Amino acid sequence: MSKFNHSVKVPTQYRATAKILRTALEKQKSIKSLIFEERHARVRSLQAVLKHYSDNRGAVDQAIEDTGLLTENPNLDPSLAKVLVTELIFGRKQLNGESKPVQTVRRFKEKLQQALTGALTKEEVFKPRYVRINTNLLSIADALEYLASEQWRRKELPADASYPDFLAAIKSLEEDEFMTDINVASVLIFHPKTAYYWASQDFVRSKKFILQSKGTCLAAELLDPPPGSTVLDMCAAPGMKTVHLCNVMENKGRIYAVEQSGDRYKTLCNITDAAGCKIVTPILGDALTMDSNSCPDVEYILVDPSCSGNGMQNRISVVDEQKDDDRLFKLAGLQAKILSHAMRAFPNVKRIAYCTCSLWQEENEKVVQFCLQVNPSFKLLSGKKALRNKWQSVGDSEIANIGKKCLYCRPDSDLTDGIFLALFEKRREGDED
Ligand SMILES: C[S@@+](CC[C@H](N)C(=O)[O-])C[C@H]1O[C@@H](n2cnc3c(N)ncnc32)[C@H](O)[C@@H]1O
Repeated sequence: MSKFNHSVKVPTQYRATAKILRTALEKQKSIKSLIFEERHARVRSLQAVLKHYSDNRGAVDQAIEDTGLLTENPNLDPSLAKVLVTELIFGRKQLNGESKPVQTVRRFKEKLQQALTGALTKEEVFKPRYVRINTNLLSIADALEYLASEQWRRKELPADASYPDFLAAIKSLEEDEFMTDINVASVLIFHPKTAYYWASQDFVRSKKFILQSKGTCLAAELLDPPPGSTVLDMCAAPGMKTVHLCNVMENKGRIYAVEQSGDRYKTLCNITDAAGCKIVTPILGDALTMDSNSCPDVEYILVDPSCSGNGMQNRISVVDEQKDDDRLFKLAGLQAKILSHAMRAFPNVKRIAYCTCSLWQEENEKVVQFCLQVNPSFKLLSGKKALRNKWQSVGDSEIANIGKKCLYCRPDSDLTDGIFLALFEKRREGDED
């Protein structure tokens, strides 16, 4: 007689997660849209397991094969097995209930752990939790005082610490420690294990703290519009960089924040409002139709257009993302069009920052190269210099006069999302490179 009680059902959250994974794998569909369609109440827990699977897919699949979990248990659904193994090894590290699949996977726990020892998992890349202080609502000094009162220990580096010293210090952060960022003063860095804590923390809810990956904070830092200036944020929603620009400008001056999607425009309005931005004028429209009549006196422009997004670390993907040349060609065309428009339509512009969350040259150095060729009145500034040389990853040096001046944030080496940044300045008469 079987020792399993077959009437014990697999908990709904495991079944719902396995269903999403099965559909994503069979139909090569996006997990994000499948989760969106799923009406299961515990979407967050579904998301967490699928994210762990997406990060450790190779290792989980290999461990299932090496341990014979499916061959020895032919009735076990493969997608459910992946979900249960992921939850047991990478997720909550325990499984609910006494259903047969749950008991089977539990029985294999030791073998699975052995098979996974030494396997290269993506989660081994140290992913700190970055928390940015929204200085519209809370000063840096008050934020540090608050953290001390909450028993967080500040880890400080000597003033002459190099960028490699800084990265090494992040990697050895204790779970109750934090550091301030070497490039962006309002960015705080916490241990990866605090990510769930910060997701629902009070100051995050009230927008005094903003959860924003460090790489995406470099755009406003590089553009550096002074308080009182006039800024155009050409592709603004959801508004993370708009809020940061507002902080850099000490909430003084004016920011035209343009967004063409109606839904995303509403989000932009809500976020900038909740974040205490007093100088943002949101505009629902196409950035390509903006000019010095609709947005007068623009001096600084941020161009953060739609891109392939392949640098984003929080993407949940269970199918190998191939380079799609046709899509990149179309995206690069739009990116170049928007950046070129920024260079042409605003006579008072002084500096422009361009950024993408892509690691493909087609959307990055190539767009920069094209726009400089057709807009010779602009020159490229050294991003590394703008960060006081406290940076390492730059663009492709083969692209002469361009690559080395552009910045990359590379997840493995810079411990943040994959981001590309370029900073342009309008030439003054007689200006050399
Ligand atoms: C990468 S996101 C911007 C993220 C935003 N800067 C932030 O930090 O939160 C790109 C945004 O640009 C918008 N967009 C794309 N093309 C546009 C255009 N021609 N005019 C205005 N908005 C555009 C997209 O709808 C999308 O919301």
